[in-house]
Amino acid sequence: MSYEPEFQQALDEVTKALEQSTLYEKHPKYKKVLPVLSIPQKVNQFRVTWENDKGEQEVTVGYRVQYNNCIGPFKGGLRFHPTVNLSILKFLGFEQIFKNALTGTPIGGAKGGLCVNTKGRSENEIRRICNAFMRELYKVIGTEKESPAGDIGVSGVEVGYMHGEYRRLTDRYDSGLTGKGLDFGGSLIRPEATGYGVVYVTDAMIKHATNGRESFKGKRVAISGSGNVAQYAALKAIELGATVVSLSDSKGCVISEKGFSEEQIKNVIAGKAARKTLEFITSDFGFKYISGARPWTHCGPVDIVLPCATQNEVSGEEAEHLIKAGAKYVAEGSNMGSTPEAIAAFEKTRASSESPVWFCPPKLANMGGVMVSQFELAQNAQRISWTAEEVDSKLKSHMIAGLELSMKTAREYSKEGDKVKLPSLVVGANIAGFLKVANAMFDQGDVW
Ligand SMILES: NC(=O)c1ccc[n+]([C@@H]2O[C@H](COP(=O)([O-])OP(=O)(O)OC[C@H]3O[C@@H](n4cnc5c(N)ncnc54)[C@H](O)[C@@H]3O)[C@@H](O)[C@H]2O)c1
Repeated sequence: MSYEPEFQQALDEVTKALEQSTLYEKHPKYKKVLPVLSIPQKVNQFRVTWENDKGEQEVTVGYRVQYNNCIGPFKGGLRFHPTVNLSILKFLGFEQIFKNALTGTPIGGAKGGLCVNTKGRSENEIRRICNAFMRELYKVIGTEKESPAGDIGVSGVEVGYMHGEYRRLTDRYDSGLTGKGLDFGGSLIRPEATGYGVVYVTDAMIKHATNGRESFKGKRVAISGSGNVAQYAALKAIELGATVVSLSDSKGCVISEKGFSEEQIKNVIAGKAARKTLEFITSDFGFKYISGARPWTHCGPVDIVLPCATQNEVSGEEAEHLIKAGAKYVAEGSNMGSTPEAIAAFEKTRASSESPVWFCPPKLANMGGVMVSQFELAQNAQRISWTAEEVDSKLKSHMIAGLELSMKTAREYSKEGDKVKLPSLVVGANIAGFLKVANAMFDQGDVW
């Protein structure tokens, strides 16, 4: 399956985590599950055409990968990006199965998107693209069946247009889309949820590692990306007393030795909403923009690393560099942010080092987004709105619960015993998510 490299990478990570544990020795029946689970229940692939502002027809391919709905309706984001293809959406949908299971709520895994570059397009074109995409997507979604949300290139603006087109096409309100505007069924804290969740789980790791003596306060934090996840991770880290020293986009990175202020991050949010690049925004504040570079080898001494841009954005060499620069906690806001070599570099410190790196994989680290999407659906079902404090406190407690479950599961199934100070969260998060889905598949006759 090398023609689907991103999907293969995601599958390899889960396969390795299961094989390296005692799970198959203790319960051989689980060996039957991955060959079934690794094939999506259904892949929807369709033509999407619209008229651009010059009056020309444009055409591209849209997808919805409905991976597994054994524990609940399909749920997962939509990505609009020129790199979107089946391999990327299968990797994201596969990841989503385990992540959704880890939230402790009944949601299945899916992912979808459109191979399109939306940068530089007018608001009218964006609306036409969203409408055209929904003219096919509406056939497979709906609250009881399927519940899409945002991802790279899909913010509240796109979600609003798509929900509207669903409503016009069906005369119904049950698109299941989450990340909607607050006036029409959105949840408070949904835009912030993924970034805040990454920080909450990292804070919980710090407290575990230091017996509650330390927190984000006074820590130096390197962040990549400058989109939804990066922005709110940065704001929460600053609120908790940390210094955020980097941001980036697909063209380069910006470093601030003294740290960005809350106002500067808010300016990035406004600029991004107006579809400006990070380079333009940084020149307003006089920051140095390093073209074509990722932040990891430019950010200086750091305690915490939060990759929040895209897949495979930390290489093995960059991971080694970060470890030497003092990184103790890594939590992936982006899906598959670290390459296998980077994960190996972080993970090997657990055996050899006095102060191991806590590496939190994306299934656990960025599950706050889908968690609050689920809260949005719960509020919609009851036609009520929870307060920001209510949502935020539920988000925090679920992130901490996810970490506790992953640590407990890692200890239960690890072959490492007392040889390491810290259990592998990669093993723990993968097995905890896997077990829930696998048991549901046996119980419902998907595997026997
Ligand atoms: N939005 C969510 O709720 C959510 C939930 C879970 C996981 N994620 C993951 O978080 C990551 C970021 O998503 P987002 O919602 O913030 O998207 P976004 O579109 O708001 O931001 C994406 C950011 O990544 C940067 N980027 C894109 N391609 C890049 C590349 N090739 N190299 C470097 N930077 C690149 C963009 O410049 C931008 O800053 C993705 O991996 C996504 O799958 C998002």
